[in-house]
Amino acid sequence: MDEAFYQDPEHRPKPTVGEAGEIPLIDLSPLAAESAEARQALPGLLDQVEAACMDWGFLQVVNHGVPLELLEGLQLAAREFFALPAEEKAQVRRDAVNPWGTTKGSTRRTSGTGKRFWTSWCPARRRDAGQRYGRAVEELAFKLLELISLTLGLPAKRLNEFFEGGSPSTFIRLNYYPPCPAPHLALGVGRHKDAGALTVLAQDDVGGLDVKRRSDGEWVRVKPIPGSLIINVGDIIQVWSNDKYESAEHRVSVNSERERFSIPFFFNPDMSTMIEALEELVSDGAPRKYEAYNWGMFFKTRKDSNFGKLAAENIQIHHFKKNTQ
Ligand SMILES: O=C(O)CCC(=O)C(=O)O
Ligand SMILES: [Fe+2]
Repeated sequence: MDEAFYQDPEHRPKPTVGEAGEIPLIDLSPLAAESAEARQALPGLLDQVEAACMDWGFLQVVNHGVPLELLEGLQLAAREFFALPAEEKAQVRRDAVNPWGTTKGSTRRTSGTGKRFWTSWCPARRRDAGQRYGRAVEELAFKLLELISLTLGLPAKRLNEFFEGGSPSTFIRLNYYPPCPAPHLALGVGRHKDAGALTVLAQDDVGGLDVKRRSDGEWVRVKPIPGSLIINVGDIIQVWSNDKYESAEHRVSVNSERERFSIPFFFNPDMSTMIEALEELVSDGAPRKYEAYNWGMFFKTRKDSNFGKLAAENIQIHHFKKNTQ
């Protein structure tokens, strides 16, 4: 195995703390139900969402309303794509401007150190199974956005306006992690935070996603739960909420036995959006913690370097942090 995949010792995956179902598991059925009884479950649901966003920045949801057959259709398409011979995958190139464009199987690199990650990925195309799945997940993402808005003490649809406009930037990616001959030395994806608003992730039954626990900095493996989806808060919600909800650091470990597939849906605002703390949440006593920044500029800068990583040269929200102390 190419030594470029060997991570520096401090980044190598140490055994994670058990697979305990520690990431909060939230049942979203009260959102779908019409009955008064189910509606009464809503305040409890808001409390759960608020606690999960504060304690973890991660949650898992069940009864989320996304038809599983749509997810399975896209999972099948991903399997078929990554099973193609390398030459065929290389022929379909990603369009640098349009993340929904065509596809390309590529290997991620850490641009800072030249270390490589043990994965291939491609964006889902608009016209394939990705589109139907994408529409269903987008509906879920808006419901989650409304819940989050309510937990911030704001009207349910307060954040929706940021997702309207002529330059959408939401996209789906297909990730593939082949079995790795030296999983103790490599990583599928290095530690990072997602830059957008929310990520809705479908993982298969193999497992490998590790979340950094806030209380002690330990990496906790997210247990695969059939039919569930994983939600994580991205940097934009951190800024909108003025640090009430922090985006969580995560990474992907690999294994020597089984290939793994995952499908993140990155729910992002319109490119034209200026990102800053919501005015209802700031006051003289609680000033904005970040300078406003343009999402389209941030997104393009991140994509032109190498997405995802906490590498020094990559654009990060802390570059916009104000000196308030
Ligand atoms: O494969 C996973 O479980 C997560 C991948 C991820 O964090 C990402 O693509 O941003
Ligand atoms: Fe991520």
